[in-house]
Amino acid sequence: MLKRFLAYYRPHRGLFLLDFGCAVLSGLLELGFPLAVRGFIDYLLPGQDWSLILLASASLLLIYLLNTGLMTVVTYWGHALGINIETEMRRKAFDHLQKLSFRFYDNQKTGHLVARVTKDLEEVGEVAHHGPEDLFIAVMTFVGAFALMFAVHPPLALMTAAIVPATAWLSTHYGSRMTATWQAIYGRVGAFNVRIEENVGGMRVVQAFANEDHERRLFAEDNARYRATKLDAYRIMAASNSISYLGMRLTQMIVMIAGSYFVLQDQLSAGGFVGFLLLVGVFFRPVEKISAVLETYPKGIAGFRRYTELLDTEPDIADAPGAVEVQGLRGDIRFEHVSFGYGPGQPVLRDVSLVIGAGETVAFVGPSGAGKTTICSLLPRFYEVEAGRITIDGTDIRAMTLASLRGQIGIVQQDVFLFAGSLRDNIAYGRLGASEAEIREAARRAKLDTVIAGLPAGLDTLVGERGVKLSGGQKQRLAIARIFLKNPPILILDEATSALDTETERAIQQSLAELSVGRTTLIIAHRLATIRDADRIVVVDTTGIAEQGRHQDLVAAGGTYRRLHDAQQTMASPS
Ligand SMILES: Nc1ncnc2c1ncn2[C@@H]1O[C@H](COP(=O)(O)OP(=O)(O)OP(=O)(O)O)[C@@H](O)[C@H]1O
Repeated sequence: MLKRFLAYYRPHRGLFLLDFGCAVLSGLLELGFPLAVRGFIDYLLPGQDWSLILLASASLLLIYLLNTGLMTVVTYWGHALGINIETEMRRKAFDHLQKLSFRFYDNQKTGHLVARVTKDLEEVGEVAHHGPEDLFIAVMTFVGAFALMFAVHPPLALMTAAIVPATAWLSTHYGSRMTATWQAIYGRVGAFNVRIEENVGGMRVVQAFANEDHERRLFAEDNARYRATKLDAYRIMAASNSISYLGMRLTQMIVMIAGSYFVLQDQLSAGGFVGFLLLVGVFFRPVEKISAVLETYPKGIAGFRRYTELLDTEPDIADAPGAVEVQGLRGDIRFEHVSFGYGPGQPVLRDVSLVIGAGETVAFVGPSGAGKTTICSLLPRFYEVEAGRITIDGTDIRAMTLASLRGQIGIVQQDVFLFAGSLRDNIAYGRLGASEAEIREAARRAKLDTVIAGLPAGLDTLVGERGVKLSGGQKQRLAIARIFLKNPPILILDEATSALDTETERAIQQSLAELSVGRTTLIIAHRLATIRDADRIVVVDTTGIAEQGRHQDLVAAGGTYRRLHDAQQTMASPS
């Protein structure tokens, strides 16, 4: 862990050395101050030479000014070092999130992940700045102050150092408890984020069910748990602060009494005594720091641990060595003895084989949960087949780079996800860098142009979070425009129109039909009326592919499709 953490300093060596050097110099100047006071009292005062006294004061002022400069550098550049490391870690974490597969996200809560990339790393950044510097300076001050105290008066120095074992105990005893507590606090913050995100994201559902009180209760429980864990942390902090304060003051009292005795015995000068007392203050500074360290370090360690956990999660779907970039595929798709399940012992597809010719439109129908969506999710490698293989134009999709494979497939889903930008941004997501003319042409082909013309801000209209300001039909059109712009040879249309009213559905079906011209199209459909004209209908049930053929042939065959067909006919005309 430590080695991994230190590796982040490597690119910022210069900044680290500047910060560290200034901090060390500043620490040394602080150490020198008590000695200057001793000299002042013991040598300058008895001489009663004002010119020397003023000269010494001016030198001291210079030293203070120098120290002020050093402290400014440490505060600014030290924190700059911390934020540089934090930024780099955040970039890495975000990059890694882009590589993790659907399977990873299936088992994650967004709020927890957000906390890992935000709050956790903020704490790590703090430690990155204060960590090595504080630790080194603490040790340097501790040892340096002791050496100087020993030089001034050895017995008194040993008496003061008696506090060291107690300090060591304090830091190990409370340190580990604090790390565990901060880890727990992070968990609580993650739970918070999840709760707030789900609540705000699902506010329409919350209010529609008038479940605000239920939500309040759940939140209050999380809030109470967070409070209790934070109180645990404060209890530990209070105990360690008070014990270290008491220990320090008791030692100071002993030094006062013993020091006075040695002065009266003429074993210690007045200047030596004052200087010694000041050195005791310096000696205790690292001890005082323990409480700050106890707060900062465990937070940072816990945050770094969670960060490394994330980075150590291997992406289960990645480019194979030697994977090739594909372009301009024809779209000849073959599933060869494909088996797949989401979890061990829960097979969804068993030995499925299917050939889809380039340019063919194939509709998947079947009971809910049979695996229609799953079949289509395997094609862009959102999930990996467990056995068998899928080829496009004769090449195994695992031999293609993920980005180029996915670049060849366009997906229109029922639940269109839009980003909280403008219509233009969302259409352009289909092909980043597309020109204005290309975006407008895509909008026209998706019949979104009349909608845009009616909006005061036109293409610059903001769609709201997840596109809340658009109607279902408008969102579908936008999703279609995006795919027109992307222009892939393969299409997956997942229940694209089932949530729309009949008229809008018909209009969108038309756009989809236009979109699928010349492309291999896989349609996941529930409403059989919309896929009657498909080149082929594949009926999926729990046993795999039950039957396939054209609409009339399947109706005539009297199998599963016929049953589904008849059931929907009955629903459509209940009389
Ligand atoms: N991400 C997932 N993790 C675990 N199990 C899943 C996941 N997605 C789907 N399943 C399960 O896999 C099975 C097939 O689901 P799939 O979505 O492919 O069915 P479907 O035929 O498309 O159903 P529907 O018509 O209801 O959309 C179901 O039992 C479902 O519960």
